[in-house]
Amino acid sequence: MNTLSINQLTKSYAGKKVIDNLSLEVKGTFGLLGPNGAGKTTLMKIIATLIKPEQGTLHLNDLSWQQTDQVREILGYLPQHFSIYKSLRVDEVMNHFALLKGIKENRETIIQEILAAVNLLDDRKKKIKHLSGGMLRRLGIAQALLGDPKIIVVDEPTAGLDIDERVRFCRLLRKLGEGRIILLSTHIVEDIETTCDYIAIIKNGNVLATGTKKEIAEIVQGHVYEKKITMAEEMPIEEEHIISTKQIGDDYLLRYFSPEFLLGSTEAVTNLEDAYLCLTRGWLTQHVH
Ligand SMILES: Nc1ncnc2c1ncn2[C@@H]1O[C@H](COP(=O)(O)OP(=O)(O)OP(=O)(O)O)[C@@H](O)[C@H]1O
Repeated sequence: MNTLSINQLTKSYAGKKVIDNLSLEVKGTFGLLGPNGAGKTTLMKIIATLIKPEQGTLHLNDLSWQQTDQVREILGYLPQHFSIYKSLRVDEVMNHFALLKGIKENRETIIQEILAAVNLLDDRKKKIKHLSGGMLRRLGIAQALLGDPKIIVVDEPTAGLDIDERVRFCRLLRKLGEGRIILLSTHIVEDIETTCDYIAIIKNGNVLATGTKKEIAEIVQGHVYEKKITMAEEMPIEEEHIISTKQIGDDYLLRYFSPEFLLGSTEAVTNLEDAYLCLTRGWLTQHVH
């Protein structure tokens, strides 16, 4: 399996470390999960060779990120804000990006195949201004697929999409992840859960945890509990430690973080969202390597 090895990466803006000595092994369909300002976009821009780190190395097998031109040949990138001329048609946009990528032979066939893969073939004559948010995102992925890249980097691809489009887009990414690395960033836990096999939770430019969904969920096992309380009852725990509150008839089911068992509670089987909240809010500090 191809692995992108990131070692001791550091990047600062105005003297503040936005990426702080970060090391990570990226493989398969990989999700970067982190709150706003965690450094996800900066890390993705470094991987996409758009900005240079002050320190650290990146490698895919023998290929070092210092060989920028070679890296760009095997990389597709969908930036957070993908925008293009609104009056161009889908096929014209693809043709434009294909020329930029230096694709000369079989250009039309390649474009048709990619548009079919992202389910935009029937819409190829449509103008950009007539595409829905989901279609525009699929076109963004289509241009990233040109040149059959080994790595595709997608920054917050589901932001602003409705639920149906989000689900469809996540399914597409999963399909495209067969045989290549797909790195996607989001702060929507559910998108990562449905799309990715491997995950890293990042905050303040650091990796708080990395592993499979199951491995990450297990980090907080034994620290998450559920307790039913009536509406009249006072909160038995500090409100800031509540993960969720569900109303069941006249009662509430609290799901909460606690370092220890609270009388009348049940230990919950933990999930990725529990781990994300416990780690990013600093309730629990643990690294998985
Ligand atoms: N060009 C820049 N100049 C100065 N500061 C920057 C620049 N780019 C990013 N930052 C800062 O670096 C930090 C990390 O930003 P980054 O966009 O990488 O985070 P993020 O995890 O992608 O967040 P979001 O989900 O909000 O996009 C933030 O504090 C941001 O303000």
